[in-house]
Amino acid sequence: MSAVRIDLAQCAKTWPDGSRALHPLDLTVEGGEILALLGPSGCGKTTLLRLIAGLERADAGSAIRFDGQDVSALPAEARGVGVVFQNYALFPNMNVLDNVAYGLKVRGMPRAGRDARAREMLALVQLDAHAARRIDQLSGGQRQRVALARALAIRPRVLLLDEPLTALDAQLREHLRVELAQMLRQLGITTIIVTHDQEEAMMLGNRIAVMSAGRLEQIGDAETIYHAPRTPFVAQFIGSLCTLQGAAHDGLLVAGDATLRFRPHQASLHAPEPGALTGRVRDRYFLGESVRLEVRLEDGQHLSITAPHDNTHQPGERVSVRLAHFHP
Ligand SMILES: Nc1ncnc2c1ncn2[C@@H]1O[C@H](COP(=O)(O)OP(=O)(O)OP(=O)(O)O)[C@@H](O)[C@H]1O
Repeated sequence: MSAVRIDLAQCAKTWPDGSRALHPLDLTVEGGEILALLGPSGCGKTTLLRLIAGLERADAGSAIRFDGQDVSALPAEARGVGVVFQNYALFPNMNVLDNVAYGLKVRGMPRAGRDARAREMLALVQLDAHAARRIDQLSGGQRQRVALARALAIRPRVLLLDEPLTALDAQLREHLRVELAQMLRQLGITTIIVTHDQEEAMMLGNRIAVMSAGRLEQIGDAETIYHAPRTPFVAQFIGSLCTLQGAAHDGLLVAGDATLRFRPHQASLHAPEPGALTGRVRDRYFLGESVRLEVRLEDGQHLSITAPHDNTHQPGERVSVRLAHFHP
């Protein structure tokens, strides 16, 4: 069975109190694609996922299609969607195997078949040795993998993951992120993964959809979104953005009244050059792989840049600034 393509057309959600979680949006997720939905808290990511899952009803006039078929009227169970939420939602009174087999039981699969399938899924997430354990005997990362195995057991046409790694501590999250990225690519199931973590979105998604206040701001691969943000919101949300009043002459920062926007690593410090807007290094923070330098310019503006780890500028030094590849 080939992977399902998802089309949303004028998909919107208004709450009973009249507030809008989603303004009408169009979005296509290609068959087998992994799309990361990224945006700040409250921007409507979870709502969009719940509409696709069938856990929430979209406004009249919205269309949600799987391979061209409108599924808007189908209940969640009939959509063939595997869902993993942030808080796992596992059944604490069942063991690991029964948790994973649950969806198959509900669908009427006989015991032998569903246990075999559940074991296969547990092997995939490397938890086959824990099949008989209770959920409360598992670590957070293991529970997360059980939740994923359970979602995959039903052979979903579409996989929806809502902040699947958020509840985990930083180190485990990083580790599982790499594992999850590899697993999702292997599976080839059309997947939408909600996250507010840009690095997670960049690692997991083939494309990233950036949302803000119920609207889709931009959709594209990580490099396009980083290098060619279409709106100031996207530029600020993905990576860091510096803003200065000035002008750039052959890359040299001089006095002026244009607004210059650039990434912290696109600026570099040099010995003062004739005509340049100069400043002084105020602080230097060694961060291991990079050095962060805080600069106060002679006109009172402040600049924070990132330099390679072997940078040697020191506080008190007078400098001029060069900008490379910045967005004018
Ligand atoms: N059942 C509901 N009734 C009314 N408003 C709701 C309901 N559920 C969510 N909202 C509101 O809809 C907006 C979008 O919420 P949503 O959960 O989709 O955001 P999110 O981007 O997933 O945020 P987070 O990252 O914090 O989970 C928010 O303003 C939220 O308060």
